[in-house]
Amino acid sequence: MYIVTAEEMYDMDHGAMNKVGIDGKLLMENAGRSIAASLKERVSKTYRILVLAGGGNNGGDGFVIARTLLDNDFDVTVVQVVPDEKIIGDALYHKQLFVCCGGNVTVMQTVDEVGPMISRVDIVIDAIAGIGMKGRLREPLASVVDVVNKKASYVLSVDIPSGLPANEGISDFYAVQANETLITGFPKQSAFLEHTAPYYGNWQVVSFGLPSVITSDGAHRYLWTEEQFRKTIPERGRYSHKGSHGRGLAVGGSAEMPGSITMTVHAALRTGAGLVTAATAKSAIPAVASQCMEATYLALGETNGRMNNELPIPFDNYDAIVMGMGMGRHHEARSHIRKALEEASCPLIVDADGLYHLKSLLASVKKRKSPVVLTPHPGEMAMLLDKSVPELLQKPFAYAKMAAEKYGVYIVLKGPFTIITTPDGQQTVTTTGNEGLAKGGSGDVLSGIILAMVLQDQPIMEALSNACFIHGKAADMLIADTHSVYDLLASDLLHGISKVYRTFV
Ligand SMILES: NC(=O)C1=CN([C@@H]2O[C@H](COP(=O)(O)OP(=O)(O)OC[C@H]3O[C@@H](n4cnc5c(N)ncnc54)[C@H](O)[C@@H]3O)[C@@H](O)[C@H]2O)[C@@H](O)CC1
Ligand SMILES: Nc1ncnc2c1ncn2[C@@H]1O[C@H](COP(=O)(O)OP(=O)(O)O)[C@@H](O)[C@H]1O
Ligand SMILES: [K+]
Repeated sequence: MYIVTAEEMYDMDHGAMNKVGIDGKLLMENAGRSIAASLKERVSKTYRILVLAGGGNNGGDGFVIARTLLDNDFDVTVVQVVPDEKIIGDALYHKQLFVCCGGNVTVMQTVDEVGPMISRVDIVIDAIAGIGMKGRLREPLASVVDVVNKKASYVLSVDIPSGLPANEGISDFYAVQANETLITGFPKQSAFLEHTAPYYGNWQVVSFGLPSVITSDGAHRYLWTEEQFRKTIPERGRYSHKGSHGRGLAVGGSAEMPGSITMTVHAALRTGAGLVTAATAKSAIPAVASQCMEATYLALGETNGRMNNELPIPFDNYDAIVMGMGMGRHHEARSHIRKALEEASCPLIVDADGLYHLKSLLASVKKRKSPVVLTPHPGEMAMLLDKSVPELLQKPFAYAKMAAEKYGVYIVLKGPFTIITTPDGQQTVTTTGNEGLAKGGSGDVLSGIILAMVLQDQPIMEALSNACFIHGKAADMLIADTHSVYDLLASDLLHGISKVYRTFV
């Protein structure tokens, strides 16, 4: 499923109308009917429903919803929040159908009269504005939204909460806070941004009958769903052996921080890697080995418990490498990253402290022939790009795409919505995971899962998307079952991985 900007959604709408020849009135009918059908299934006819209809096609959807509900004996009225001359085209057509079917439309004269109407009903359907919004909502609509936010007991937004931008990069808005949003067509970018996503409430996508021959030229962004995970997860052959599932190397950890690499290695093994070696400061090995018996070890020279560069790492012995977790920010550690970039001919995943070192090595990254995967959280991504975190989070899709294309790398930009970008700018988003993951060590587990997935036989983009799906889903299943968002530990995720496999594969 695509994730779109407003412009990309309009392009597809126009394609359906101009290339296929579907009338806009029909698309509006489909959109409204899909939403009404969803309501009919779960809303009691004793509920009072008020549709707030604005002047664009979003308002038009509102008239279709009202007519369909009225026809099904629901108690529904419409308040038109713009003057009559603003209702034009397809929306006017559907308004007339509603009126001819016995529907009642009140044209709002002053904002004051809307408050008592909202207080009287059980559900407000917000069809005030859709993706055609330009700039901050003007008066009197901003005040109508204010009344909705203060008085409505339950708000269902049509396509997008009114006033909210569809695209990333916009921070000046005033919007409806919806309880739920039924998105028509495809989810918009703002459903995946930390500063706009909460306005949607729970959301679902409903169809407005866009034919599948209509594809997007611009939206190279996709939601990575359970269905995709099930379809793409590599099968484990009955006659496979440990070598079939890859030989992985994890470089990191220190005597002071043995936990990070332990979790990475353990997670890689639990996810399905054939063989995993941990390369770490010599004195850290007993601590790591006591927690993970299945791994093998490569003792690195050390100074005060932190790896130095006395002993080289045989990077060419592995099928994929992950580096950085707990390795430290001292210059000897940096030289391992530099060497790996030069010598490793397999996929190289760089995380945590490794990203810090990588910043000064970005020129060599571009020269590498084998894939490089960076797994920054927003703080690390902002550091790599010399931006502030708020700046980055305003436009994470654009910044990730720009950096992935510029340096020729895969980027896993982690967060509640993890955005995965390929060197040619394709993006997927995973939405699994919860705030139980907001704890030290969650990223180390993800690195291990990524290592294991990259070792399996599948395109890197799928490997990364599946890894992020598993990581978040493991947390979700633990929270649903045995844990809470407070007590979940990164090491608990290792059991969560088993739950994910047993449920979905
Ligand atoms: N092809 C179609 O006809 C379809 C349309 N759909 C619906 O149509 C919507 C898009 O329709 P439109 O392009 O008409 O956009 P809107 O429904 O968002 O309408 C824009 C209206 O808001 C006004 N406006 C813009 N910026 C404003 C501001 N800052 N303050 C106050 N008023 C402002 C404009 O003058 C215009 O009247 C989608 O969100 C969706 O709900 C979908 O149902 C799918 C099919
Ligand atoms: N609130 C949240 N909701 C969903 N996922 C989260 C949340 N907070 C963190 N995560 C996930 O947890 C991981 C944290 O990674 P990172 O910040 O590198 O942790 P650390 O370096 O402490 O191990 C990422 O995969 C991120 O997507
Ligand atoms: K809306």
